[in-house]
Amino acid sequence: MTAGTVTGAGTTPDQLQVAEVFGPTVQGEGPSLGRRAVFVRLMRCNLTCKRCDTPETWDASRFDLHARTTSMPVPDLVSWALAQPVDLVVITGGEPFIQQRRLVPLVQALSDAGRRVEIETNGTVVPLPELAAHAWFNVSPKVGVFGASDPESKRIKPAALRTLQQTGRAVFKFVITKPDDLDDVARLADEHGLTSIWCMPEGTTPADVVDGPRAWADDAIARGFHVTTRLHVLLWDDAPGR
Ligand SMILES: Nc1nc2[nH]cc(C(=O)O)c2c(=O)[nH]1
Ligand code: SF4
Ligand SMILES: [Mg+2]
Repeated sequence: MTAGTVTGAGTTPDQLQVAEVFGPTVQGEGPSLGRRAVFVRLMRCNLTCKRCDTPETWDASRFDLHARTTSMPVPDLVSWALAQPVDLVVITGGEPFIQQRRLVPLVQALSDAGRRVEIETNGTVVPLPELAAHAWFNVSPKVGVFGASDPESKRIKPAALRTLQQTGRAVFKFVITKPDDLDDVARLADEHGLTSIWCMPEGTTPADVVDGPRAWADDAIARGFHVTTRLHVLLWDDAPGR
């Protein structure tokens, strides 16, 4: 199923603004790397990263967001995900937490059915307790040149980071553009008590994804951080729907 139709109706409380649903594929990033998964990508973001790889979910200056939005009832999303023969459902964006109240029934239904639900988030929004009880969080605060288009006060929200850490269900997955970014990662981990740190290359080509970590992986390991690649980029060059 591809979410690409123009919807005339306004979004009602039980509908989510969806950019695309896809899979089965594999989770390409983080602690579940390589696991079979399906994806729900949501529209909108509260940050404006210039190097974002999914600007079509939020950048109205470059994309017709209305045309790219499908308002999908939560029960339809639940039915679609449960019809897929995979244990893992990844909710990403954009920034999924912008719609977190409407995510609760989706996450709850999938979790009740035995699925593992991972939410990819930029870590700027405090999660609702109902989400924290059922989902796992891959939290990517933006640092260095990657985060440069938004002020730190907008990108780094201590209460959100603290609450996510306290759920015991969050890893913190930082996009590394330059080796120096590890200093920012270490500072944030220290300031906010983040315990499970993952470093991931920036890049939408296999060459970027391989060359980047060659410059910083040893340093990351020495600092006690985990390293993840972007497997879907290595396999499929960041093709849409993978
Ligand atoms: N295969 C695959 N894994 C992913 N993990 C996080 C993704 C994302 O776009 O947030 C992503 C994605 O777009 N594709
Ligand atoms: S937070 Fe993520 S989705 Fe939002 S602009 Fe930055 S990279 Fe893109
Ligand atoms: Mg992606």
